[in-house]
Amino acid sequence: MQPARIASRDRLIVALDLPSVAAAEAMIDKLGDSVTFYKIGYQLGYAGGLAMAKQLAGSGKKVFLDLKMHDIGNTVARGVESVASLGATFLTVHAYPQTMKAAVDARAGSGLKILAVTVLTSYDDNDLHAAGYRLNVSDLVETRARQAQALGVDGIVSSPEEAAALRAIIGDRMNLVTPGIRPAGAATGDQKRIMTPARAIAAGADYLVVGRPVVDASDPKAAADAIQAEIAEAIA
Ligand SMILES: O=C(O)c1cc(=O)[nH]c(=O)n1[C@@H]1O[C@H](COP(=O)(O)O)[C@@H](O)[C@H]1O
Repeated sequence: MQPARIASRDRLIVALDLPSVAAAEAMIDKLGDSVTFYKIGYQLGYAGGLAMAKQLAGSGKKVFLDLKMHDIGNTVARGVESVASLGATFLTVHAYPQTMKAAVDARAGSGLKILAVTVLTSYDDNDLHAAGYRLNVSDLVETRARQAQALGVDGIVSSPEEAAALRAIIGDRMNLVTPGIRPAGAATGDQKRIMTPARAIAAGADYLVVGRPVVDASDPKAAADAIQAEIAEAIA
């Protein structure tokens, strides 16, 4: 069972992986009160989504800026300072020690929380080895989670497959955010490490990030409502 500190409705983060601000606004209208938390990533962010993030946060929705920063420390720090004025709740960086340290130092004093992306949910062991790593996914995820914790990062992004092991490492004070969510029967797409919403919550996830199963659904509001119901039942 999850700690009661996060409202059930706020645990679903819908990824606005859409081509324009107009398409994103239409989706937000359609979803209405069913969704309180939105993620803006590359596709929308590079198409006007950063200005929209500020507006969305101003309208009372929570915003997750998924910019997955990774650069030299000075560049990351200056980027984080710029993002800190947008009113977002979360910002992602890749879980490299220099990058995490720069981001954590630069967000100090703002309300922005830094999430470290451990190993992308589209990767399995073979993909990691092909990228030059000797570690398996679970070992690299755990190593990076320990480094993130030691550096004062606010939360971890990982697959729900690692959630239970991560919870044992990071305790209750760091946020555990899991993409790679697929309701039963949903198309997997390019995701390799997946779980259903109910299983992810049971494994210890705080927040579930869901894109295509909602935004590509014929009825996005019904899809979001079904996931919200699954989350509510899993935490009850
Ligand atoms: O940082 C992320 O949000 C992220 C990390 C990760 O390891 N895997 C992952 O899928 N994501 C994001 O989560 C969303 C998942 O989208 P769907 O696969 O369509 O549900 C996308 O916007 C991804 O960019």
